[in-house]
Amino acid sequence: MLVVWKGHMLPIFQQFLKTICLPLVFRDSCSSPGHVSPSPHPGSTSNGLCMWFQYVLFWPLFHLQLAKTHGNIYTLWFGWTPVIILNGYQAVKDGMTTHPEDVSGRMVSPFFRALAKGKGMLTCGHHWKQQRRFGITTLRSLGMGKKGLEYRVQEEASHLVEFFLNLKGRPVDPSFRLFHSISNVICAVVFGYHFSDEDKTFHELISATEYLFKFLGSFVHQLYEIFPWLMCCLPGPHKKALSCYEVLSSFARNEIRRHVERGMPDEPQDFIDFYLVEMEKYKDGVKTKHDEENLVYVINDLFLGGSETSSTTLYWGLLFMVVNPDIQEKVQKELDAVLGPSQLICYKDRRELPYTNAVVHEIQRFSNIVFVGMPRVCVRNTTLLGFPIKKGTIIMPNIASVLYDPEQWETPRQFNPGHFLDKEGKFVSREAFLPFSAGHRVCLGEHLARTELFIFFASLLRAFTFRLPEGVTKISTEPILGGTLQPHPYRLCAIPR
Ligand code: HEM
Repeated sequence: MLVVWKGHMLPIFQQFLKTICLPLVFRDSCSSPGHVSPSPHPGSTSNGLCMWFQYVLFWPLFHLQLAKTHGNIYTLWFGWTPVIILNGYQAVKDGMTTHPEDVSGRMVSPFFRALAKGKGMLTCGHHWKQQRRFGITTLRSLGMGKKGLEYRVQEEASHLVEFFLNLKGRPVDPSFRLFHSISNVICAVVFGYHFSDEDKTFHELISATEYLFKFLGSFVHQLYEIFPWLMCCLPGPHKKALSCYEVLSSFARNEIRRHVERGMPDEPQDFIDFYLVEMEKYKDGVKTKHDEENLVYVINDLFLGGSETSSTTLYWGLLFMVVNPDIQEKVQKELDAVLGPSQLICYKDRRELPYTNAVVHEIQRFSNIVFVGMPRVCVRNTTLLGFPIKKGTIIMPNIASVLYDPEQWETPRQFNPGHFLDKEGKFVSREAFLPFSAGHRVCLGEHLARTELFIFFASLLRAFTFRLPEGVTKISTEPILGGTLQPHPYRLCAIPR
């Protein structure tokens, strides 16, 4: 019999924060976010305390309780820094979309400043708008044509199927391999090629990315945000995290060099080509906003933003299939009825596969990998849900509270694909499905991520039945806190169908 182990509810350090630190944090919490006076200086958003106490915010249940007392928008004071928490679907949606531009700033914490000098798209940068707009249009352009994004995704999905086939049902922890395949999609898009399984450089890039994400969930990272002047003089994992980022940056620099040396083809082939063309356009007369240094950080944003997120979601997805064999079987029946055994799976096929599509959505909802979302900063004085808010105030849209909002989901704390199906079994989109957030800085890779999740998931389930290795009867579905919410490492067997 399969027992779903619900052990350690929270990592130990979260407990520590809860019991020891909370009384220090909640100097004042009030039902009116208008209490954010005295207003912080705009520059105070880089206050390391905010980053540290994000850990407290990372406890979504806690916020649901606070929301019961204080409403769906309230202020938490972290030392001298007010942070406005938006809780539940309505507050997050209204907060992010009513005056989207006003809440479009990002926080550049000391660690992120040390990593990327506040450049690129993910952090902030002086020209984030141009970089972001460029990123979106370029991904769209790359999406078109015969060898567009979908083709890249299909290619990587079929390599992944081959990998599992070669294992012949032997147990494996699929985490690394999922990461490998998803990162290869980004490599193909950005660099114009993908890496072979054995490529040492690729392994280095993946290890560096994994280390960085792990570090972002660590206590030492929080210490760095509070005492950057001290930490930058001390040895420790933060030094390794910074050097991991440098591994990514120097690879990006080499790739840019390679592109420049090979010269521009008639048609730009990949993201770097598009960027280099853009740099030329802006050269004469007008101050250039696209330069090689910024390109390095943009590449890193795409690599970091686009690898760990989708692969972690798929890692959760396979785990949910292992613990819900009935749901897995239903998906397979639908895939068998609609698709041929070797038919190339396209994103548009989701329209004929409502149950599979619903399961993919439910995987994203239930795994809730980004949990509280990425902090935003008000770029001017504004109003948020009717409350006056000062420029520089930090806003946290609590994504977990949307994806688990009891007013929006029938069984928020249960894995239930029915959330996305009507009575006739047709797929229904739900407004409260906001894993990519909303508003001006909504995830830039949303379309790519959705395409990846659908094609990878459908390709894997058409080819295999996933189950636990012989003799394993317990598996945890509790998350581990890192840069994203991760499952505990697990092994499974992919049995060819
Ligand atoms: C399951 C997959 C993914 C999830 C759940 C996810 C989620 C998110 C969320 C919640 C944000 C913050 C948005 C906000 O503040 O409103 C974000 C930002 C971002 N994501 Fe994703 N993401 C995913 C995949 C991707 C992929 C594949 C890429 C790369 C192509 C990507 C690139 C980015 C970038 C560059 C940003 C920063 C945008 C900005 O600051 O303007 N993400 N993502």
